[in-house]
Amino acid sequence: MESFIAGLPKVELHLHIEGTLEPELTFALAERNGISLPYADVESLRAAYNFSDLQSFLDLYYQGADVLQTEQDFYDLTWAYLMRCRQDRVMHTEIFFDPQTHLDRGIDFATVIGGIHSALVAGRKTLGVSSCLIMCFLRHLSEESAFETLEKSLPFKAWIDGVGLDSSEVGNPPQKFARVFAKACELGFRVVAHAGEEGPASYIWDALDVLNTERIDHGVRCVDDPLLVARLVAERIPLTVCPLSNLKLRVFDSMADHNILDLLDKGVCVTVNSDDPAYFGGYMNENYQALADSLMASKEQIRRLALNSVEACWLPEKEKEVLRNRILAYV
Ligand code: HPA
Ligand SMILES: [Zn+2]
Repeated sequence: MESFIAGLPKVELHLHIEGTLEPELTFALAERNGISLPYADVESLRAAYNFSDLQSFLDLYYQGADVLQTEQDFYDLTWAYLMRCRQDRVMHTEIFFDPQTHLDRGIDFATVIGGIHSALVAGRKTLGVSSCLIMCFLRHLSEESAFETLEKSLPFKAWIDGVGLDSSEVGNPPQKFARVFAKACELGFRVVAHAGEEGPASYIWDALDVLNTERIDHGVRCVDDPLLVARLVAERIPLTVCPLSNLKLRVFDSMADHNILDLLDKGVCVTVNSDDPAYFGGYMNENYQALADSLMASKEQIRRLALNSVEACWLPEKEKEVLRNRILAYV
């Protein structure tokens, strides 16, 4: 099974580029930028990756981003992730970035997106990994801050495929950003949002009906509402599920309790993704492998999950067809 998963062509749809910052790169960038870290070494930083919930992770994740200062830093971060894509046979990836995390530290929008975009272009050309870029608004910040960020992104609009919503979910419902998302839609951005990770099923309804999202990031709490599950099935609304993330942030007590295969068998368009792989202990192959190890996922279930990601991605239909055929032909 391990070699089947390793060789399977894959698509990733839920990946925060800041969440790919490995402790080794954190230390290298800290040294390059003359920043001192509150950890003695790589091992003690990695040892701190012990989370009780989403917020305990976010506190460390935002602190970790401090070492990202220059365009080259953002390039190196993105490039390291794309090398991992090639290693894991990820053919296409749709990545999130969090501009507010950097703007609030005095880093220009151009610095952040310049580095990420250049690496994505190089990844396409030299690694054969295609990509889309999704700008996320931090939901713990204000509507006003989100509007300012949207405004700052406009000179770079050609490099951004969509907008998303992440950070602390509970207490920050989709409604808070209804007007920003309406504006983003009007400007031609595609729309996704994190919902139903820690927050209730009602946030998933609201992401769909108030924000007009075409996919839901996480969405695993949909099972609390059978009517919602029926809608997800009927409309083939994709969920970008992140198994190792859910385990690390204690959304499920154990991987054996994860509901992704139940949702798959009910006909929901569930997909497998790594979220913040440097913090959660695994990239794409490890996320698929966890389903094989703990949920006894079969090769055909793994293949269906990979095909769902092709269906849910934003590539043109012709390129989807090529990927779909490669996955179907793979043995
Ligand atoms: O899984 C997540 N949920 C919410 N915000 C995030 N920011 C990075 N990862 C996540
Ligand atoms: Zn996420």
